Amino acid sequence: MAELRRGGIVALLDGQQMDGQQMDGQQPAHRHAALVIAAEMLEQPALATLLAANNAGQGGTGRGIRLVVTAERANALVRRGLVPAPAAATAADDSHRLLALSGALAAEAIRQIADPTVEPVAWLAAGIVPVADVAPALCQGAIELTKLARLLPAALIVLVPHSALERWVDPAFRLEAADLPAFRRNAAANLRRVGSAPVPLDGAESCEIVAFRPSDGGKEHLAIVIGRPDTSQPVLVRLHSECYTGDLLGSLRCDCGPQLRGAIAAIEKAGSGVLLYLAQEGRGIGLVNKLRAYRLQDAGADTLDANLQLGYGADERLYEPAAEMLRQLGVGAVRLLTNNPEKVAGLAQCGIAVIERVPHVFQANDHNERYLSTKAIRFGHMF
Ligand SMILES: Nc1nc2c(ncn2[C@@H]2O[C@H](COP(=O)(O)OP(=O)(O)OP(=O)(O)O)[C@@H](O)[C@H]2O)c(=O)[nH]1
Ligand SMILES: [Zn+2]
Repeated sequence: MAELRRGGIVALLDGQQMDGQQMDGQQPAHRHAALVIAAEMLEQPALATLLAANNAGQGGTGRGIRLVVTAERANALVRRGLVPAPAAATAADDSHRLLALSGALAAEAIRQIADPTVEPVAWLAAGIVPVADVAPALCQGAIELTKLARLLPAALIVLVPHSALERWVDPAFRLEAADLPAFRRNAAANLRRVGSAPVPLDGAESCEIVAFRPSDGGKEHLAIVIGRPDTSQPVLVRLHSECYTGDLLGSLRCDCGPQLRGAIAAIEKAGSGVLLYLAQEGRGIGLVNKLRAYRLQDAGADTLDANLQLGYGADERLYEPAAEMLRQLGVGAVRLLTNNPEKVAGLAQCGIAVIERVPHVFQANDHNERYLSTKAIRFGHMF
């Protein structure tokens, strides 16, 4: 992930397929792997490297550079006339679309194609053609990688023979596409308790903060344990997804600040409980994408559609980290402070008994009224 976030190349291998065909009877040396760069991080030198890797004279396939984007993003580009509509046959998989890029496009132009918050310049239209000549597993894998890195879901792909891989990619940055779903699940489930300390809070002086680190090296989740919860009984618990803008800065665009402080006050009043402060900023899309989503909301989309326009799901949060933290704290049954039915279902699915839902509603303001009504109407929040 760090390599993608710094604009480097990673290689995706597809054990099942070769050039979109079964590899039966083919020599492994003839199989192709995808060199992948996150479109958002593309700079001119990395683009030059991809062009060189593609060059048949240097052992490449000579097929050209591909950009894989989500279907949502591709449709928006088609609507704007920047990309011709794909023939039905090119949509090999409904979740993504593959575009062939002219070698003349500059890195900046390619970054613009990936980003729904910038107005692409007209000349982008030249040299982008829908195609379907990379195995769907590699395309989906490339999109999944960019999402795991919390970048815009768009990636450049160049196919190279396996025999040429070592020339372009460090062995540490090679992955099997088929391993990605398990990677995401395992990173969520494998948490190590890495540090803890008493931290008296204003309004909850008996408090200990316990940090849990995911196995993919991602950002730590925190358990804020108030009082001494009796784990033989259902514990009052709040799952709070990190919100830098609301929690720290007091942003009025959401209800996170009052919900955070309100949860600490409610748990203190009840005598004990746990607040999980989850590193799932922006419903799991990350802070930068949340800022982009705000911009799309200012242009008319609601909070759900803005995520879709970015190419993310409406809510990308997994509940396995929360369930695992509770298990490691000895908590098996909870009274959950939330208005979100997904949180109740998600936690229960991960093996924690949700004995009761405790409403967690705060006063709306002029800036978050629309956000809250979208939560009620489209996400089913119970206010
Ligand atoms: N993508 C996106 N995320 C947002 C937006 N506004 C707030 N968020 C994030 O949404 C999350 C809100 O999390 P919570 O308050 O824990 O959850 P909830 O789904 O509102 O459910 P409750 O338990 O009822 O509060 C935080 O991570 C915020 O950063 C937005 O417009 N777009
Ligand atoms: Zn917020």
